[in-house]
Amino acid sequence: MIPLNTNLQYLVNIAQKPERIGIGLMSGTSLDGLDIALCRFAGSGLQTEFELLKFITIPYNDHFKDEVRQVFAKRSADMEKLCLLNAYIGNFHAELILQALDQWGIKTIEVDFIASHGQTVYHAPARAHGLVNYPNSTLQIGDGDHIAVKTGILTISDFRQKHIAAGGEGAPLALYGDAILGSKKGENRILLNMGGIANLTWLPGDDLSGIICTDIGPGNTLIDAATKKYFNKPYDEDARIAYLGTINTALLDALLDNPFFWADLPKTTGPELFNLAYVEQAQQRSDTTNISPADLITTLSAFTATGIAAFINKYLPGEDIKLFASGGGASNPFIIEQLQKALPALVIADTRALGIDPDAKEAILFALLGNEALIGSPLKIGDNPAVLMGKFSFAG
Ligand SMILES: Nc1ncnc2c1ncn2[C@@H]1O[C@H](COP(=O)(O)OP(=O)(O)OP(=O)(O)O)[C@@H](O)[C@H]1O
Ligand SMILES: CC(=O)N[C@H]1[C@@H]2OC[C@@H](O2)[C@@H](O)[C@@H]1O[C@H](C)C(=O)O
Repeated sequence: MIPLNTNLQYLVNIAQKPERIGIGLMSGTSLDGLDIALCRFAGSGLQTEFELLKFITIPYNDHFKDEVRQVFAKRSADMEKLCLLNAYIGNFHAELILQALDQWGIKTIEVDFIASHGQTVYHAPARAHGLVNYPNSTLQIGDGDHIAVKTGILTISDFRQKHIAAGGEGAPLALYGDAILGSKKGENRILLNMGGIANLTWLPGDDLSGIICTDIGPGNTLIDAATKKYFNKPYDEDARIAYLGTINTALLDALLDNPFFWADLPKTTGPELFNLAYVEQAQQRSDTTNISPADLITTLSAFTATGIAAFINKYLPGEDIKLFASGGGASNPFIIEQLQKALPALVIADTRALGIDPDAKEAILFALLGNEALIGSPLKIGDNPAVLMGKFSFAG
């Protein structure tokens, strides 16, 4: 028999281990920092046993954010910048991983794999680009080969392309992690993640084949953009500004008036649609260009909560449902209060109640998808693409 080369042998070895240690990386649409989750896995699929060993978010500095913003969600950008950033982000994420491991006192040899989301720079589902003959498309950069070579750790990356190839929009991938780690027989659950964009997974307690996982609309992206523009702060910490203003209902109605909100499920979106130009157009249509910056932040915060509540009232009405929030928006008390007000029958908690750190949830998801890529089988849940995702980059 022809011997396996060292890379294939490495894959066989880690696949045969009773447990694997993996790092999940998420760099989301908020561009706040790199989430790094060190996880232990045994088994795969619905039988996965999981433990979060360490978690850290390493904030991005302003220089890095400005660099990424030159291409982020832009219809036209400098191709050289895009090309440079692909390699630069891979290298930079590798440096941050090494820094985190050093801080935790863990050697690279102890880590079996890294699962890296990369940085989304453009998301273009067919429904949004509307071009005949072009498929759903999405682009994440920060190449896995750079991470693998610099850290010396097998890296799995670029998870979203396979989802698209198999008929999806490339997102939300939360479905797989939520079904595996967040579902419970006999309990109707909504797992709501509010990052830059809000997305939700419906996990019916009787039969998981009824699962729904979809983006809903903006999470924090508009609040962040307006807070930066009018208050020169990266975000509205603890909703301090939102509590100063009042909700402008004319503007709120205009913000909610977009075909995305009545498009078929599942649907995905991003800052390509929900950006400051979207807000300005809604202000013009509703004759509210003169409202105070505080009223604007309050209304944008209410927009996030109202969009989510309207979705739940339309698709998931019912009494016996628990909602578990995660992502940075779970730390925004104004949004949580507005949600509870609009959904009085719902029990709202955050994912800590499920043993999942709300800030770490998406990084854990990618670690879990990495574990699936190594030892799982394609998971058929509802109508969603049953595929193993991720591309392998070897250190040598
Ligand atoms: N204490 C807080 N008060 C208000 N908002 C907060 C707080 N902490 C975090 N946030 C919000 O959460 C955002 C970061 O959320 P998160 O890290 O979940 O987003 P992301 O992963 O980048 O986005 P996505 O999931 O859409 O890719 C911040 O930009 C901020 O708007
Ligand atoms: C294209 C892209 O990066 N989408 C993100 C984004 O951030 C939240 C929402 O929009 C979600 O659809 C997705 O991320 C999560 C991790 C997902 O795929 O489940």
